[in-house]
Amino acid sequence: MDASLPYDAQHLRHLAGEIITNVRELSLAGWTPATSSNFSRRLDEKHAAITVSGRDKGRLTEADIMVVDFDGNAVGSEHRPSAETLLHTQLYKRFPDIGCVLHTHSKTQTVASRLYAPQGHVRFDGYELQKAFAGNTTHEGVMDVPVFPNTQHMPTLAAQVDALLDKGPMWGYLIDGHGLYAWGRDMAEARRHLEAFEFLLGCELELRTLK
Ligand SMILES: CSCCC(=O)C(=O)COP(=O)(O)O
Ligand SMILES: [Zn+2]
Repeated sequence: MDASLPYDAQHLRHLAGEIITNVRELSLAGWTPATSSNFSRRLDEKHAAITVSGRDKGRLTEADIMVVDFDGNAVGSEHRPSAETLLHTQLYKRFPDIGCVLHTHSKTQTVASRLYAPQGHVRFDGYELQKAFAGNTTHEGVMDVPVFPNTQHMPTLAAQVDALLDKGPMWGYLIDGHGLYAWGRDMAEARRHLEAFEFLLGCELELRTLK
């Protein structure tokens, strides 16, 4: 470990590699258009590795991943972290078990966010794939995915998310006209949650067109 840095640089490189590989796949699926989306991993109990703002997420290199503290301040970098850094760090700060936060802008997520914003949530009910979410052991029961109004003022959005997190466990939310946030204990779990949200939102949209 480099004693001049407040974090383990080798661990950072490992996490950066993991982010790059996974995000390339998400980008190939069309979920990160036009430099949108942002991604992070918990580095330790005070720091996270996160994507630099404005970078093409389909072509990330190690230079596009930087370190922030849990107040969203850059650590050891002149770059600007994601404009939405606070939405990542609020989760790391509050929940020591959360190790990965993924934010994407797929068409399915964005269309669903627009359609369901007036009611404030999308309801999943009776899908086998609800078991993809950690802690769910059955398809029975309902799961409401919150939809928050979009804003460029991250403290406002973070406060709304925080208020809902008080009410019980959740694995993600939509932002109106914007996209989806999903998280998990590690990259594999966060990706599983992200993919389950994408699939179930797609089902709900398709059912609406068929009804
Ligand atoms: C062109 S996308 C607008 C910003 C956004 O919603 C996003 O996800 C990417 O922002 P970042 O600062 O993380 O690149
Ligand atoms: Zn975004």
